[in-house]
Amino acid sequence: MEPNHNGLTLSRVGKTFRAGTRHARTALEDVSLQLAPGQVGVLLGPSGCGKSTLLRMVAGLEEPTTGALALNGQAITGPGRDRGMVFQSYTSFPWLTVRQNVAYGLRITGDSSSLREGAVDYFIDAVRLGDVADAYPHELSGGMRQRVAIARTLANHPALLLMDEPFGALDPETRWQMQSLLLEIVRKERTTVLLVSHDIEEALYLGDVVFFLSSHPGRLRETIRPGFKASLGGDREAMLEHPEYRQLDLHIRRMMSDEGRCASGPGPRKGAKRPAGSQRPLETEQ
Ligand SMILES: Nc1ncnc2c1ncn2[C@@H]1O[C@H](COP(=O)(O)OP(=O)(O)OP(=O)(O)O)[C@@H](O)[C@H]1O
Repeated sequence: MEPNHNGLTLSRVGKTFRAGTRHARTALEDVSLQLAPGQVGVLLGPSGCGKSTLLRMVAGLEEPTTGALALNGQAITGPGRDRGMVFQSYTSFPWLTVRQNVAYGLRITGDSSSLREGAVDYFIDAVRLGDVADAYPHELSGGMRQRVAIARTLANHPALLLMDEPFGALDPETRWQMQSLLLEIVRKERTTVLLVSHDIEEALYLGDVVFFLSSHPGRLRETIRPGFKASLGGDREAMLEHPEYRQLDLHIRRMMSDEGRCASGPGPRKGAKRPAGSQRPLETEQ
């Protein structure tokens, strides 16, 4: 894969926990991928395939055993302000109001107070929390608290927004609202996003590109670029009825169940065959 100085590049990344011991466990092997600026990438795959480990390496919280990661041409060697992370659990400060939570990150970056006030209001409005700006997190619903976390992270203008199952703890209705809102904001802000998901509908709704990982060890099995994104935008119902969506949904379900079988038998093979029944070739990078 040609190195790309824009966006996120992973080159032959591998991760072995407790390397060099007899308890060594290879979670990820030979993962190469690229995510262009302004795109939403989704890491999808069966449980334990290494999605969170990969995201943590991009965040700089975990070191790769092999290979290299770079963001906009800069090697990732640890955590940095160019990356913001939103977790599944709500990570707002309970002793600060919504407004103070969103302002917190900006205080650290030292923006001037007028710029800061403007940015805080802008992001509170973007996540539609204007009415509760002076409330404390315990007074808010789960979806609202997750919106505080997103606003706080976005207010720092990260080059890359990392999200580990950010809506996994929410009820379906709130999750759909949050997904639409996220799409709206990242399109407007042109934020690059890498998001971990278990959910095929979420992956295809949010992802400009979906990286499907196989398990034991995690490898990039397929890169899927849903072709309907450009024409449908954020129209979920139109997506659910779109023939390509249905085809991709079925294809991914088959890969998931194939991986489930692999997990209980010998490990998945490199270059494993496309599951029978997949109607047309899908764009792949491996
Ligand atoms: N700190 C660690 N020490 C040892 N093994 C680990 C560690 N973190 C993760 N692993 C192992 O690495 C593999 C990948 O874990 P990871 O959490 O990245 O998978 P995942 O795809 O995010 O799983 P899930 O979808 O269930 O959240 C698993 O086998 C896990 O047990």
